[in-house]
Amino acid sequence: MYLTNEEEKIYNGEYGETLEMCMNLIVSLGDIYGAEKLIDVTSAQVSGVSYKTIGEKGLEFLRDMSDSGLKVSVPTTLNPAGMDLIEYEALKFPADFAKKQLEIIDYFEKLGIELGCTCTPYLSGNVPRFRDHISWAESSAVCYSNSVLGAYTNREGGPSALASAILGKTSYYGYHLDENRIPNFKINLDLDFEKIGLKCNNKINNMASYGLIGRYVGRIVKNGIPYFNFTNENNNNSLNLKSECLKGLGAALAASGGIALYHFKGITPEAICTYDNDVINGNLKFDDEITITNDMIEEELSKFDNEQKIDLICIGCPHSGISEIKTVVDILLEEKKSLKTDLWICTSIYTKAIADRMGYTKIIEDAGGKIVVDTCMVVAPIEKMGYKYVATNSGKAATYLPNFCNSEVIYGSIEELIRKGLNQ
Ligand SMILES: C[C@@](O)(CCOP(=O)(O)O)CC(=O)O
Ligand code: SF4
Repeated sequence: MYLTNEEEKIYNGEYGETLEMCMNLIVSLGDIYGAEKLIDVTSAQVSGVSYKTIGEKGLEFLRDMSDSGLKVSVPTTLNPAGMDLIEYEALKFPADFAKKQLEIIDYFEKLGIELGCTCTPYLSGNVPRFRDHISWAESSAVCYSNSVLGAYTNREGGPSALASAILGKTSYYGYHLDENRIPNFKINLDLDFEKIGLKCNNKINNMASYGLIGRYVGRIVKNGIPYFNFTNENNNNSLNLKSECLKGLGAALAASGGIALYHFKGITPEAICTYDNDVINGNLKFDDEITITNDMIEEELSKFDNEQKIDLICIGCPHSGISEIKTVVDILLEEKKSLKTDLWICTSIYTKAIADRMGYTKIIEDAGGKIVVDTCMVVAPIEKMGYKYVATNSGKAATYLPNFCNSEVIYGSIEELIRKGLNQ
């Protein structure tokens, strides 16, 4: 791979061992995937923050990194940690876990990373521009930034995103190259959304529908690049999809498959700028094509035991924006009852600040729920906190909860789950 003189010096250890290690990691990945050179990145997003997922080995790695005195050289944000960094005692996180988690956060702070621990940094200031090259690790955020924002990133791991953050560079391969971003799997959504067996209004614009689609399509497409289009004549207004649906779709695709990028006819920027015309004119040939019908989505939904009594309702995978919190609040105001289950709405401190100001936090807390920041139902040790039957509106959480937290999953829309929680 071509390296500039300066990059060569870093690679050869002239600026110390830690920088050398970062450069080695980035160059090795580039060598494996055939990169010609390094490119600058405009931001990084680092995963591997929860003590639950990185353990003692990860903590020691971060201690060594922060002891080097190096700092990140581009704006860098963090994935969720293993607990709410403010209310961890009230939420009854185990004390030994909390101690380790705070230590990890200190190391990230020393590295100069912004401490808003969230998997949706694009809702709170770390917002790449169209065609920015970035180095992001969280798979749902990778899918969102590549697909919805049109930025360019590979699916980094925690260490490679951190190395990129410090160097301000990544290797030029994979999704950084236009030729590797061409869709190869056509997905016709021939769905009559209103007939999907979820209980909510406007199912074509509800994140829970897209979690089911994402789980199903992810398994089939694996690590290809899907191109979605609505084909059912009932899907009028389908181009006004809420960003939370696109967020939920990408997260589920990335969790059940290895997808890092999707295109959506008439919706995502590269589809509109680059591919839609060629698809319409028949100039873009796909390797494969599948039509998604209601039966497939019902099959996906039938995998959950939705009659089960719920211990914990979790909203916010990926982290909630303010509109999802408002959906919860609207139901609580309408029903005027208290919750009979625990409720966590997982989000960032940024979004919670707005929820506080809008009075939403109080309404949720008065009903017995919590807005939980900095963490989520997957990377928090909920299995050690007595939660077994966990309800979610997220296709990604539904995919990960059984393995990460040993949970039994109940699946539904926000509307449906909150009503269940009020009435069970
Ligand atoms: C499951 C996930 O969203 C969170 C756990 O990852 P980590 O603790 O940030 O390594 C990671 C991912 O999907 O990239
Ligand atoms: S599991 Fe979901 S909520 Fe948790 S970090 Fe990943 S995307 Fe975010």
